[in-house]
Amino acid sequence: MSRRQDIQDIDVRPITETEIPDWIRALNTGFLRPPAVSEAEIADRSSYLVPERTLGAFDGGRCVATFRSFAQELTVVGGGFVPADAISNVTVTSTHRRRGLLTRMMARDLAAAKERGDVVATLIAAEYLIYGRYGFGPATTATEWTIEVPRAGLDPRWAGPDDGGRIDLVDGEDVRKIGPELHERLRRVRPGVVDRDERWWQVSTGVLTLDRVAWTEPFYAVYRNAHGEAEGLLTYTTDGEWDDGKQPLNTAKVKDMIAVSPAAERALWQHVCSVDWVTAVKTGHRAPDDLLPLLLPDPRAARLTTQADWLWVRILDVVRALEARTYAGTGTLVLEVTDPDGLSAGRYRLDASPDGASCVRTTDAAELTLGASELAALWLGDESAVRLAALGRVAESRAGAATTADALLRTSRRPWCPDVF
Ligand SMILES: CC(=O)SCCNC(=O)CCNC(=O)[C@H](O)C(C)(C)COP(=O)(O)OP(=O)(O)OC[C@H]1O[C@@H](n2cnc3c(N)ncnc32)[C@H](O)[C@@H]1OP(=O)(O)O
Repeated sequence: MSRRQDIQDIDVRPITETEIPDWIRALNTGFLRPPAVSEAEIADRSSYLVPERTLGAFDGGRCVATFRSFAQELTVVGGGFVPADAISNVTVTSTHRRRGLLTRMMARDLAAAKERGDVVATLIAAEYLIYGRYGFGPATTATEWTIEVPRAGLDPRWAGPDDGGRIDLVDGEDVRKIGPELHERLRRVRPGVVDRDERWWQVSTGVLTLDRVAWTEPFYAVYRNAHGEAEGLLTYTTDGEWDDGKQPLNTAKVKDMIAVSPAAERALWQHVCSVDWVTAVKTGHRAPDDLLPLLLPDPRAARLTTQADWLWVRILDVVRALEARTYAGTGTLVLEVTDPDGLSAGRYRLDASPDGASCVRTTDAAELTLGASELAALWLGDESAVRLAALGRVAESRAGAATTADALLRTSRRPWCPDVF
């Protein structure tokens, strides 16, 4: 019997409540964390796991693979939300790898998501090569800079914003009041942002501490505009480093920075770069076109330390995905979407204009042929169809169709997903 046939005897199914501890052990094993399972972790995970969307694979009663999904809202271009099937906690124990268990769990979850009416599925990929085969494409990019503050050319006399706004340091309790509303405003404007629940704010302010994540109380800085309205929140820690010559060498690590106005964004970056003793700032994952490097008099002081794919999207409903977003230009494009899994395959005509868009199935001649994965990479505007055509990953049957796609789909600012899930 081949290993693939042999694996068919393994039961892939939603877990029961009593199986949660065994499922957590398998999850920790797959993520190379100590496989011990504490009562605190069982209580915490039990509080949010949705058993019917939490899959396990069981071999002789032992959990050997994990997978879960949950309801999420993803912001599209123009600020609308689409319902997403957010996938997380994907592991297959090393003894059972490469025998099709992930493929079985994924097929089951995506079919259920499509049936439920989710427009897309989303995930943050551990490795680039895993998810393209399931029709996911990289839809946002995460960028991190390390700023060498003394070289940035910032005015050392800076003492706060000069636009009538102000910056205050606040504590976690304030953040739990201000943060959710600010984030709600952010996700109404920024494509790629996903919703945050109350637990997110509890974990990020230390109300809920997790065994697997060391907690250090961070600094929280809030920017308020001239009318006293909060428009930005910056969360950072520092490491207390000094050199042998008694020179301060602290690195500030930004854990989260959300801003709903450019003034707030500029002021908060300036703030963290102006803290005495801080000589380096690690920015955390930002949009690739963040204001930051150009905000510095010497942008070269911001060294690029990470530039990688971040949020991956799998389009489940092409019509609703393309109609949910807005378009700055006017045009028509006939797309032939290939999808071996059959979830989104078909020919679609997109008629887009700044007044709205319609997308319908069509028998018109295809102008651009592309896979589900490529469509996902183009959908939020982060990737270029012309570039994918040059790579041979989309095919034009009308000369210039890729240029039309770029004119319609690309955006002046790039999408960004600040969260990991
Ligand atoms: C959203 C998230 O949670 S991201 C976290 C993902 N998890 C991890 O990275 C933890 C460590 N890795 C694992 O647990 C497993 O190796 C997984 C989950 C990545 C893959 O599970 P498997 O059951 O081995 O995958 P499965 O056998 O279904 O593989 C399907 C195909 O993907 C390929 N594949 C699977 N993982 C990888 C990988 N890491 N790199 C390249 N190819 C891969 C397989 O070779 C196979 O290809 P084929 O169909 O051409 O033969």
